[in-house]
Amino acid sequence: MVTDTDTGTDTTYDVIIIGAGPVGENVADRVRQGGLSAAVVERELVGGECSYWACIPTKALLRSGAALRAARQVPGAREALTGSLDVAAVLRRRDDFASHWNDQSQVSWLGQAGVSLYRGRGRITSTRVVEVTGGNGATTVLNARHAVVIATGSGALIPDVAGLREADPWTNREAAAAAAVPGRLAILGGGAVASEMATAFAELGASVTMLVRDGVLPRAEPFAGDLVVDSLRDAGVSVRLGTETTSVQRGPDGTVHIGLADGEQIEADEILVAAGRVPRTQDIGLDTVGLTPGARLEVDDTLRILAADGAPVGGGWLYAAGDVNGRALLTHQGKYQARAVGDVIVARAKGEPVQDGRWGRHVATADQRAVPQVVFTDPEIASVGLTAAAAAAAGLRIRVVDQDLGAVQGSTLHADGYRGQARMVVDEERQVIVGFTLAGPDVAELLHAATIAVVGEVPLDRLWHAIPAFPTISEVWLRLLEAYGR
Ligand SMILES: Cc1cc2nc3c(=O)[nH]c(=O)nc-3n(C[C@H](O)[C@H](O)[C@H](O)COP(=O)(O)OP(=O)(O)OC[C@H]3O[C@@H](n4cnc5c(N)ncnc54)[C@H](O)[C@@H]3O)c2cc1C
Ligand SMILES: NC(=O)c1ccc[n+]([C@@H]2O[C@H](COP(=O)([O-])OP(=O)(O)OC[C@H]3O[C@@H](n4cnc5c(N)ncnc54)[C@H](O)[C@@H]3O)[C@@H](O)[C@H]2O)c1
Repeated sequence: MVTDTDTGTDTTYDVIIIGAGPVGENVADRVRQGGLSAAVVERELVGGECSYWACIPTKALLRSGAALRAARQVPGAREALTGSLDVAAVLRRRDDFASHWNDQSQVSWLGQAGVSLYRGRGRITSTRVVEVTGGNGATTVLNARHAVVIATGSGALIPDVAGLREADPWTNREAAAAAAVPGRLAILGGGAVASEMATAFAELGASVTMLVRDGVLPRAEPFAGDLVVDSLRDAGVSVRLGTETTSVQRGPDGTVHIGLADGEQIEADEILVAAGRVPRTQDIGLDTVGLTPGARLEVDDTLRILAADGAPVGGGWLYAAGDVNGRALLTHQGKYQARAVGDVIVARAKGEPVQDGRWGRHVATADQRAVPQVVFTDPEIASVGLTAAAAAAAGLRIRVVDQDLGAVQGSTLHADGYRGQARMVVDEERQVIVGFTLAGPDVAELLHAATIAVVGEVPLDRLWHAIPAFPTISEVWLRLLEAYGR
């Protein structure tokens, strides 16, 4: 059922979810599968940031360049190339993947799942009550029998740099949905968004300058950022490391003037802000339940929101899943939380046992130390679990094993001049892998084996019996185990 808000309607559901991004949609689906009724409230497009302005369109922007690079690295295929990227075709393919910013197919999916959709802004007004304000200002009051789930996601953080906000900067939204490629693009930040968008826009023909204060991919293993910086520079990107941006101003002709701490001035046609995210909790009625608007929502492992005293808010009817709780800002991790939260709400509603022990059905244990991520730069950076630095900081007695990925026979066949690196971080006490990073062309699909090893806590002496096929890049596993020693 799709419902535009209308005045005076008073409607009751078992569960109400605010936000129909990938996380909200999946909570609703899970709750329905458990036999409860569910309504979602969405103020923009069903599918959220990921479908229209983040994961999907950005990966579509990156894919054509990656395919071209791959062909260039294989003699025989290289000779078949007759030109450079067709920018218009790349943008058209991106438009298709973003469903032309129309959410009809996702709305139909919700309908098939038996979930009611209310279009408008959702706001908690009291215990288990959500008010929806539609585009025409009309309101509908929704009552939840069991739970309300906040899945409102995150928005771009605009740092406090003089003039930046007034200069009308690009965020991920304008970059992901760009109708044309700017001649000169400055990018503020060095994380995943900055690195991926520098890769994409350089490939699409922009002259890109990255203004990086805290390092490129600073939370990854150091070799990952180093390899990405090298390849961005090879692609013509100006990567300015250790750079503090102090002022931004857009001139009357549209040119953006950027001031740096060392006094240098840079000009660009657009500036993309890629400096992290803020939770969308400003105007969702947190004050009505004793929480602070704008704050990140602290949750327990079953995703119930916790009050300042550490107890679940209001006895436990209010949950938060996905970006809004800040545990792991990734779609797959948010959807994992959605499955846990949907199932635990059903269990609690039916009085069934809650499995909230480590790795239980109703908890998001993997959020803590087993989060997989692929950054689609050149080279791709695929990682899971802890870096060596994070593992050491957590007090683990570790051994780090490194392997040149380019020396593996599968890699040499895959591409001439294959350049990459792999690292395995072993917890010496338990003889299990707690972190794994691969940096190299086309390593994304190799990651899941490492995720299984980390989550399954597979002992190293058993991993010896997991033989990678010859001649694949996966043989890096054998090389790492050999280096570790039996
Ligand atoms: C450029 C970029 C690229 C990314 N690429 C990847 C990637 O490749 N892989 C990956 O795993 N992750 C990626 N991410 C992260 C990913 O986009 C997020 O983790 C994911 O979108 C979080 O999903 P969510 O449902 O929690 O929030 P969102 O996707 O933000 O959805 C929240 C929804 O809630 C709605 N909403 C908010 N407030 C209200 C309200 N008051 N009332 C009603 N509705 C409301 C919003 O309109 C939105 O539709 C990327 C992020 C960015 C910025
Ligand atoms: N492929 C993927 O999985 C993917 C791709 C893009 C984004 N994401 C997710 O989306 C989230 C947001 O990504 P992001 O890159 O915006 O955030 P981020 O937190 O990963 O990186 C932001 C960077 O900006 C820097 N920064 C902050 N303020 C600054 C300032 N004033 N000047 C200069 N630098 C500043 C920070 O030090 C940080 O390194 C991340 O959690 C990321 O995991 C995932």
